[in-house]
Amino acid sequence: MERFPDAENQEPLLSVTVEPSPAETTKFRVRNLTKSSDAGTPILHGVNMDIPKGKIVGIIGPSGSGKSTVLRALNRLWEPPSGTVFLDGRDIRDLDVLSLRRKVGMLFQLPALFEGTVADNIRFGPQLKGKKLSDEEVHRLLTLADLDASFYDKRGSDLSVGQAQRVALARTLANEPEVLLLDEPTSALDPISTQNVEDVIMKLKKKQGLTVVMVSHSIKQIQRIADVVCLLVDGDVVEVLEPDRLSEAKHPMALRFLTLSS
Ligand SMILES: Nc1ncnc2c1ncn2[C@@H]1O[C@H](COP(=O)(O)OP(=O)(O)OP(=O)(O)O)[C@@H](O)[C@H]1O
Repeated sequence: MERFPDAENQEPLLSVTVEPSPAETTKFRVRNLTKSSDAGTPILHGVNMDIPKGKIVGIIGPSGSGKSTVLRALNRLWEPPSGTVFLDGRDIRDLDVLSLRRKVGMLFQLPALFEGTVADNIRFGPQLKGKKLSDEEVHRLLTLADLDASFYDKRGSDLSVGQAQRVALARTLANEPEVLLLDEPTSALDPISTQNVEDVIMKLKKKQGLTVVMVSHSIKQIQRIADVVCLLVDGDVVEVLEPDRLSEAKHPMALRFLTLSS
């Protein structure tokens, strides 16, 4: 009988290092994203950014530097030029805009709840797809957003801003997003509500592998929760740093902003 060599003990003929493709580790890729106002004033000057899957990316920078504009491009609240924003390797301009917005949920500074109860709000998104969430599913989402069962029947108009923000979060999570875009989601909240929202965001990242992009004016907040920080100055990403190494920023305006903000 012919004997074959034991494959496990063979030296490899050719050693190949397999690098993961960018699509496997990068959720969003932004390349040369530009925008000008209707009057022709440049707002974004060719922004480049990689948003790693399952991480929290903080975007900070001076007022008017373009933070919200970048964030809003990621779910096409304005239309970025083709070939500039990619989700899982696909140009977002080639995706159906409604399914993009289900995958990429967004929370704003002030929550805007619809008429009706908290449960009605949470059921809204899935209902648009013809799916009726069960009571158990609504309660699971309430728990996820750190709201107890008593909120189920409450009316949106009876809630504090902090509670309403967590309902808005639960409503967004009902769409089972893969990415959460947060535009200063705690700037209208007191420190306790802020901590509650931060805790929920970190829990979602840890337990569900959610990718989060968060614009914040609070450097301390970004240092508490972000894995990586992008510093935007005058429509450009001028630094990408780990949150505990912000003092290593070299760009003069970024450094000035960080010094004055801390
Ligand atoms: N649709 C628009 N038309 C004209 N100008 C715009 C438009 N959207 C944004 N801008 C301008 O672009 C610049 C960047 O705005 P943006 O809101 O993205 O900045 P920001 O960094 O988020 O600011 P802030 O920290 O104050 O919220 C600002 O000068 C703003 O006035």
